[in-house]
Amino acid sequence: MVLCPVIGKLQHKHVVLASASPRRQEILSNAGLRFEVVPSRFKEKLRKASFATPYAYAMETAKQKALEKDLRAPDVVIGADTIVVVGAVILEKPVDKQDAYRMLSRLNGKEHSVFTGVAIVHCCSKDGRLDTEVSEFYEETTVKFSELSEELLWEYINSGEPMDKAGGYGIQAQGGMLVEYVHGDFLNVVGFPLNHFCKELARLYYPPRPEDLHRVRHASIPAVDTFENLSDMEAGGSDPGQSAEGGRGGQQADGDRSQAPGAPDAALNGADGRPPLPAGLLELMDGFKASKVLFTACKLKLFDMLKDQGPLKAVDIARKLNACAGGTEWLLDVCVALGLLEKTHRGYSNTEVATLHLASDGEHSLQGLAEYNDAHVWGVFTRLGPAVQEGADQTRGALGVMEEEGHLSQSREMTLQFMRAMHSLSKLTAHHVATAFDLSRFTSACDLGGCTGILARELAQEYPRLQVTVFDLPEVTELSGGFQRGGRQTERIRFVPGDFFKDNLPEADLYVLSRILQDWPDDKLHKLLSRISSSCKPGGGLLVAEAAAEEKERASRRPRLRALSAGQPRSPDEHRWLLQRHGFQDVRVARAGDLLHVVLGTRAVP
Ligand SMILES: C[S@@+](CC[C@H](N)C(=O)[O-])C[C@H]1O[C@@H](n2cnc3c(N)ncnc32)[C@H](O)[C@@H]1O
Repeated sequence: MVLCPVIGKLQHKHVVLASASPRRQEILSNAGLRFEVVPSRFKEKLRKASFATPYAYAMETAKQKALEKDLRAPDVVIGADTIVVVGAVILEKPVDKQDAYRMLSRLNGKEHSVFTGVAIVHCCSKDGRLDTEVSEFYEETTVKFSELSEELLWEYINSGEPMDKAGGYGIQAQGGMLVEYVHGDFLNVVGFPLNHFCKELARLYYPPRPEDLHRVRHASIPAVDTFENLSDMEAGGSDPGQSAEGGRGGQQADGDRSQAPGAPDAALNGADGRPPLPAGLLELMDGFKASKVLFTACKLKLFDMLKDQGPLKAVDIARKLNACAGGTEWLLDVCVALGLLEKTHRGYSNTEVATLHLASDGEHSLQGLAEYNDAHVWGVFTRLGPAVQEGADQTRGALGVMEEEGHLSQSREMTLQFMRAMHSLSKLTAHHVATAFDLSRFTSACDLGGCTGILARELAQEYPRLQVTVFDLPEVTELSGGFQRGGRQTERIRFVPGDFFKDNLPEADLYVLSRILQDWPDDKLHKLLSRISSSCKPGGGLLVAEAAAEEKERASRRPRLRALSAGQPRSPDEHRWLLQRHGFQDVRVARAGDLLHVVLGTRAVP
């Protein structure tokens, strides 16, 4: 049987399925997999808002479930998490009948996506230590519900079926009657994407042979992607633990698919030999349009209006914006398609993600970042062609943000826009940075380039003894007042204007550099670190926070794109080496949430 080799690779391993779902168990045992069921105790309580995409949330939950096991060292643990996403809202299992009703009403008559995140954890014991390697992926299926009456919805809810199912329905049972069509893997909606799982096993256990590698280079399609064609003999199968390349980790940490857009489809050519629609590629070509729609809606303060006054009809929105009714409706409908707005018979309203992140006054608002991307980063990227040809430094060349040391060659309005963008980003990361290490031994800290003081605030809140100085260029500290919210810890925060390349640094026993080093070339970076090292007393500390840039992340989509305008990120090891070179010892590295890594060193006696 041609399908056997992939599943057969797990035949002699102790496999644990970290899931109580009878549907997942049935799918896997029907496929011939032998496994032990050890349901995970991991509570599904990750903060959804902290994930850039719903599938990133599902993959992280799957991973946490698989890693949570009290590992009496099985060889492999499989974790999975299925979520239903409508608009930008994630639906999990309903807690009661009313909740089930809310979910099913949201799905009624509409298309939604079902995502399953899957984590395959390989475990091995070395010197009494348990090492784990995680491979993760997700699958998306589109499902459309028919228009259903209230009566039918309640009849279904009263059947009891919705209660333990993501989105409040089970497609394999009575819930199947609600569904008009399904695009994609049906089993994914049931709870486990078996086809993708087998492909992942094939990728893990059958790394490409050297003679196949030219195919990888030319077509960006892994040589072994159609697991159906495998046999142990011809594929020269190996254990993923033994493969140097092509083994685990092809799925990148932030959920980017490892193949080129359209590649998985291209591998599954139609019977007539013509390539299928390269949907991923077309989406990529349209990516800039989607960004511009988002930026335009933010600029028009659409999300603010709908947060306060929604739902509103298109004509009323157009009137309030003093804009053309037809053009406004066009923009609104695109926002609905992008999951930023919802449309009902009462009009348009924000989705949860829009209210949380795109209205300007929210604690978690990213409006400043959208505004900055629109006003500046967009322009940088329109000059990408010449920059590639001439090797120009994108940010400096195109924007002239920092012409000389310590001078922002930009208008007050541009400085404010830049500060709003930093403020938005910092709100996402400051808590993770402040708590990545225990900093309670320090009584004074100086945040160099601390901008609007978000990190200073978080540090003061977390460590009640700490006095914090925010040190930044005069044109920045002058405007920082507009970003302060008040509160008791602000008494322990002060803003000092200055240039960290020229002026004396304020005294402190902890110096902080958050997202500073990546902006500077090596000569400037050494100058700054050497100045900090001279100011820091023995026993004092230096905390550096920078964009997460472990090797596999450096190759993934988001950091790669960012590097085009913000410079190549340095890895944790490079930062460790830099601190050691400048007289800091006991250098430790930690992860600070999804976006940053943090490095802490202690000033040695010179
Ligand atoms: C990328 S932002 C990082 C802001 C903040 N630390 C954060 O993590 O969000 C860089 C900051 O460094 C400041 N900066 C740039 N050059 C500086 C200099 N020579 N002296 C002091 N601050 C400087 C900028 O004004 C800006 O606030």
